[in-house]
Amino acid sequence: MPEPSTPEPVISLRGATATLGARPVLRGVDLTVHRGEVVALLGANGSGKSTAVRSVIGQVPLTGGTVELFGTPLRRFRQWARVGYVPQRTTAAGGVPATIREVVASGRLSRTKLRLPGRADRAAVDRAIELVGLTDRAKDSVNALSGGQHQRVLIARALASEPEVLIMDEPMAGVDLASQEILATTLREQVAGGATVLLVLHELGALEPLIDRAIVLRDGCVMYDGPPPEAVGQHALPGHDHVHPHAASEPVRTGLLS
Ligand SMILES: Nc1ncnc2c1ncn2[C@@H]1O[C@H](COP(=O)(O)OP(=O)(O)OP(=O)(O)O)[C@@H](O)[C@H]1O
Repeated sequence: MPEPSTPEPVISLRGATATLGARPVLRGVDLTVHRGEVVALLGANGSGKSTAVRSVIGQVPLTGGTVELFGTPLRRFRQWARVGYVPQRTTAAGGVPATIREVVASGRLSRTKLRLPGRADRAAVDRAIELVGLTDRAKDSVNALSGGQHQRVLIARALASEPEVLIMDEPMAGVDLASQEILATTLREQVAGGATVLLVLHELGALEPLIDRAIVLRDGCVMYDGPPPEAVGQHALPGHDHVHPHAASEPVRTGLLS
C-alpha cells in the first residue's frame, strides 16, 4: 500500500546561504511549504526573514543551496502568475500618479504578458480590489492613501494574478486596525480557497488561527520548525523581544522567540 501522499512542496529552500554586503545573512536554511499550508516565518530583527523570502522569489541570489518553486528550480521557473508577493511595507505609490486600479492591474501582467487585458483580466482586478474593500476608491490616486490602505493595494496587486501561493513580508506592519481586520479576512478567504501562504510576521496576532506551522530563524539559521507557539507558549519559551522596525514610536515587544 502506498503511503498517504504528502502534499507537494510549493516552496522549498535547501541549505540556503546568502550574503548581503560582507555579512552572511542566511547560513544554511531549510524551509519547505507544502500545498495548502499556511506557514509563519518568525524571528528577531535581522535574523534573515526578509532575505529568506526574497531569495525564494529570486530577489536575493543564493551563494549556496537551492530554491524550488512548485518543484522547479528557481532558475528555470517562469510561471510567476502562480506566485503573489507582497514586499515588506513599501508604498504602492512609487512617486507616479497611478490609481489604485492601475497599481492592482499591474499585478495581472504576469498573466496577460503582452496581450491586451480581456474581460477575465478586468474581472480578476475588480475582484482583487473588492477583496480588500477598496472598490469605491478604485479610481483614486494611490498617493492619497493611508499606510494601511497602501498595504491593501499591494495585497490586491498580489491577488490580481489569482496566485496559488502568497508570500507576504510583514503584511500587518504599520497597518491600522480596520485594515488589519480586512487583511485577516482576505487572507482567511484565500486560505479557505486552497491558497498556500508563507508569511513573515513579528507576531502571530490576529492571524494566529490561520497558521499551521511556524518556522523561527535566528542568525540566519532555522531554530524551530513546528506547530505555532500558542499565546501562552510564546511567553513560556526562551527568547528575546522583537523590536519592530516600522513602529512609529514605542517599540513593540512581543516576547516572541528570537
Ligand atoms: N542590502 C544589505 N546590505 C547589507 N546588509 C543587509 C542588507 N539588507 C539587509 N541586511 C542585513 O541582513 C540582515 C538580515 O536582514 P533581513 O531583512 O533579512 O532580516 P529580518 O529578519 O527580515 O529583519 P527585520 O525584522 O528587521 O525585517 C540584517 O542584519 C540586515 O541589517
